[in-house]
Amino acid sequence: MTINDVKHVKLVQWVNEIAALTTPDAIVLADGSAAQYDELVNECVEKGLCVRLNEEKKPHSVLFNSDPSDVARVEKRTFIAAKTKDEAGPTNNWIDPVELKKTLTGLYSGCMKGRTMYVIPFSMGPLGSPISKLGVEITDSPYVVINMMIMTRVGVKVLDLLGTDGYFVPCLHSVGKPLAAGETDGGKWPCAPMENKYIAQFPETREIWSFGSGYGGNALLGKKCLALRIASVLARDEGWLAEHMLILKVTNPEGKSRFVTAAFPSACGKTNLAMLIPTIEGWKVETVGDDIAWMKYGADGRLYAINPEAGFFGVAPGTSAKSNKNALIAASKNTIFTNVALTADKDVWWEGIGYDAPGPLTDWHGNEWIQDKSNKEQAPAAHPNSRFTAPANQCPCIAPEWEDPQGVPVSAILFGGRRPSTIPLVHMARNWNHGVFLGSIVGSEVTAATLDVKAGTIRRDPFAMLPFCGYNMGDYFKHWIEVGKAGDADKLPKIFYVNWFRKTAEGKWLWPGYGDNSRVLKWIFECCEGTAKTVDTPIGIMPTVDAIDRPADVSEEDMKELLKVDVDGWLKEVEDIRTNHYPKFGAHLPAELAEMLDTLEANLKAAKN
Ligand SMILES: Nc1nc2c(ncn2[C@@H]2O[C@H](COP(=O)(O)OP(=O)(O)OP(=O)(O)O)[C@@H](O)[C@H]2O)c(=O)[nH]1
Ligand SMILES: O=C([O-])CC(=O)C(=O)O
Ligand SMILES: [Mn+2]
Repeated sequence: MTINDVKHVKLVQWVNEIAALTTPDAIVLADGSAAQYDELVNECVEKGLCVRLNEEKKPHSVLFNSDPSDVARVEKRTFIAAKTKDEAGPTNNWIDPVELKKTLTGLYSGCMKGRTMYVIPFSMGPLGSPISKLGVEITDSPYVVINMMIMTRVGVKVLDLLGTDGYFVPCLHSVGKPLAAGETDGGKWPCAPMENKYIAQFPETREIWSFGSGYGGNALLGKKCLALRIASVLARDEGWLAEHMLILKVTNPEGKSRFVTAAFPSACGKTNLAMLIPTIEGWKVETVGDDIAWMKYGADGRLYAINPEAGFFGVAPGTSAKSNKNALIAASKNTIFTNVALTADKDVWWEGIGYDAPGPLTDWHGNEWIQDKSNKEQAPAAHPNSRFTAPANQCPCIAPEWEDPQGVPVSAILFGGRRPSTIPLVHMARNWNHGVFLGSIVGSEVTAATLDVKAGTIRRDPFAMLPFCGYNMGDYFKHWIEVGKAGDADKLPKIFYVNWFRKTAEGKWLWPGYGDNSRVLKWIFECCEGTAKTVDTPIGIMPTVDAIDRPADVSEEDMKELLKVDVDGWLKEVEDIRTNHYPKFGAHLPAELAEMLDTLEANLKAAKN
């Protein structure tokens, strides 16, 4: 099937309009076939844009190195172009949509010269699921096409669902680097300079216009742009939730299963928790999704979640046989690597892969790199935000329900982030609104997953949605409260706040994390069953010190520290929320949350006296 066979009137019109604006040399339909995937990969290999990996070690896999300026999402260049600044809210960058469209139309003009324009029909969610949404991405990047083929369901089947007039979200993308006659990329990753990069969402018209970046969430428009920024607006209007959450299935030794979702900011452990191998006897964890969850009420009044994606775009560094064996197996074939290091025999390597570099490497810049363990300052061989794009069905612990069009019923929702102090290992909200309060105050150390905020500093990242909420975050809090009201209190998921990232005064991890997080999942499971050992505290409901099975390498004293209510630390937290965080939302802040903050402060003060 070619672009000329497309029967959808509006799609054909839109493709023609964009082609007239961007003037590509050719237009190709992404039909979703394995043959087309291979053809595109071959082209990229021939043009020197990627390296084919060792067929025995990493079958059917390639490695791309991006431009050093184009290695992560760029939040300063990400815009919510709502009609008014107030609708975009205090946490989003805003430009008037009319003005932004004018600027971008100028940039798009002739921007695909010398390139092929690809038209990618895709489905976020299982094909035909009542929760799924269809989109079409136009892009001039073959890298985007092959990544979208792994991350979403692409091609002719989507066109069949669209028919002649079905609804799709139009997603326009260009790397923003037209080629003059005879010019080539010369093996270099094409992108535009920072000041010309725009990741633009138009929430009223549900459109996405992305220009100048080829990387991750900036360019694979089904992911953060559609499945979170645009979907959060749809979810608000239609009464459901579009969230930056993993979905996992946990089964106890008696064979009873429950589903859990968890929102942690970028590079804070979603993929790892979703694929965890429990260190406690008889427990099992399986994966439904590792990054995004869409949740809607089912006919039985429970919240059901689907994973709108079909692959994993996972952080490579730190992924080892010890920390996340399942991710390594998922990415052992048919995988696209970006910005990791290359070994002499064309395998991949990264910091924290679990073994030393096997001889000299080619680092992500394309330079020779020889490991020097005596040099703590040595620049890494793999970029800290280097990633693997791997099909979800290659994950050995993928849950059988992962493509169920109805989704899976959610028992527990977790919030968390990187907090070296104050926040205990786990606590449970007293009720839904208290859980919304906990989501609204999440803070985390910034990671390498975003380019323009200094890594390591703590910032508030409500619901791990700070870079992904498509409208006013204060209204988003309100929406969460409304969703709770629409449900039946005893059918709603219980809400928890977890923190795997507590450190000692010497900067060592207080909690081993990874597989040992199953011990916390067990307590959460027991809370859902009503059998957990709990204690009421000023901040919420917590495990008694003996309620959580203690790992061998955690002392009783450390456990007490992990489960302590740090009254003074929390009072500082309250102060920061009261003076720096909540005032940003002005009249958009729900009264329920302001009350929760007062109650928390009163509880803490009472505990102090
Ligand atoms: N100390 C500690 N580190 C962890 C834990 N879980 C994950 N990490 C590290 O955190 C980093 C990011 O983990 P991921 O699971 O890829 O994070 P993510 O939330 O899926 O990230 P995005 O894909 O950016 O949304 C990796 O370097 C992990 O090794 C944990 O329980 N403890
Ligand atoms: O969107 C991306 O580039 C990667 C990702 O999952 C995140 O940053 O949360
Ligand atoms: Mn993510």
